[in-house]
Formats: sequence, C-alpha cells, structure tokens
Amino acid sequence: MQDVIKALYQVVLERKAQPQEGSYTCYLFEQGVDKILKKVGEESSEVIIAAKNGENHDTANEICDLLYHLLVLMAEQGISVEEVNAILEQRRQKIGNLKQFHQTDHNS
Ligand SMILES: N=c1c2ncn([C@@H]3O[C@H](COP(=O)(O)OP(=O)(O)OP(=O)(O)O)[C@@H](O)[C@H]3O)c2ncn1[C@@H]1O[C@H](COP(=O)(O)O)[C@@H](O)[C@H]1O
Repeated sequence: MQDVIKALYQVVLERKAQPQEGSYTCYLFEQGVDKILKKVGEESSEVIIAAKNGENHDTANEICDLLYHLLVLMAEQGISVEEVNAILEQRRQKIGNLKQFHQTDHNS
C-alpha cells in the first residue's frame, strides 16, 4: 500500500507542478485549499456512512477517495509522504516500547 500511495503522491505533485487539461487534481489545486478541505470532509463522511452500512467493498472504495484527497491536501500544504511515514514509525516504536515496559512492569 505504501508504494501505491507514494506513486499516487508523485502523480499529484506532478499535476501541481504541471497543470493538465481535464485533470481533476489540477481542478482541485485551482480551486484552492478550501475546496480541498471540503472534499476531505465529504469523503470522510462517505467513509463513515459506508462503514455503518457494513459494505466492506464500498467502504474500501470510499477510503481510497479519502486517501486521494488527503494526498492532494498534503501536496497543497507541502507535507511529504516521508514526513507522515516518519511520524507513524516514531509512534509505532514509542507505543511498542511503552507496551513492552508495562508488560515487564506487571510481570515483575
Ligand atoms: N485517485 C484518484 C481519485 N479518487 C477520486 N477522484 C475523483 O474525485 C472526484 C470525487 O467525486 P465527487 O462526485 O465527490 O466529486 P465531483 O462531483 O466529481 O466534483 P466536485 O464535487 O469536486 O466538484 C471524482 O471526479 C473522481 O474522479 C480521483 N481522481 C484522481 N485520482 C488519481 O489521480 C490521478 C490523476 O488524476 P487526474 O488529475 O484527473 O489526471 C489518477 O490517475 C488517479 O490515480
């Protein structure tokens, strides 16, 4: 999934640098941050509705729409995939260490 996200983010960055006719990504950049935020909000709601309906395939599709719009938001704000990755990795290690610490604490 990480490779696909990186590849999609590259396309989004390319669209930002080189506007193309008929590109939805370029349309979002032209409209600006408020439009991108509105789409992130809409797509989040659609994920919630699909999940409540219990249709996993629909939910997965809505998650893809949300991820795409989040990547557009990241590009608009100048946040790289590597930055998000690094934060997730730090949390994974920190929370993993904390769990280990509590387990050792309980067992001693
Ligand atoms: N992953 C996506 C992706 N997910 C969703 N969408 C678009 O997001 C839009 C969301 O649909 P909506 O009905 O909510 O919105 P709308 O009514 O079309 O438009 P507005 O509400 O924004 O006015 C649709 O037009 C989808 O085509 C995407 N558009 C592009 N991508 C990727 O971005 C790449 C570049 O696309 P272009 O920029 O269009 O060349 C593509 O190859 C894809 O990989």
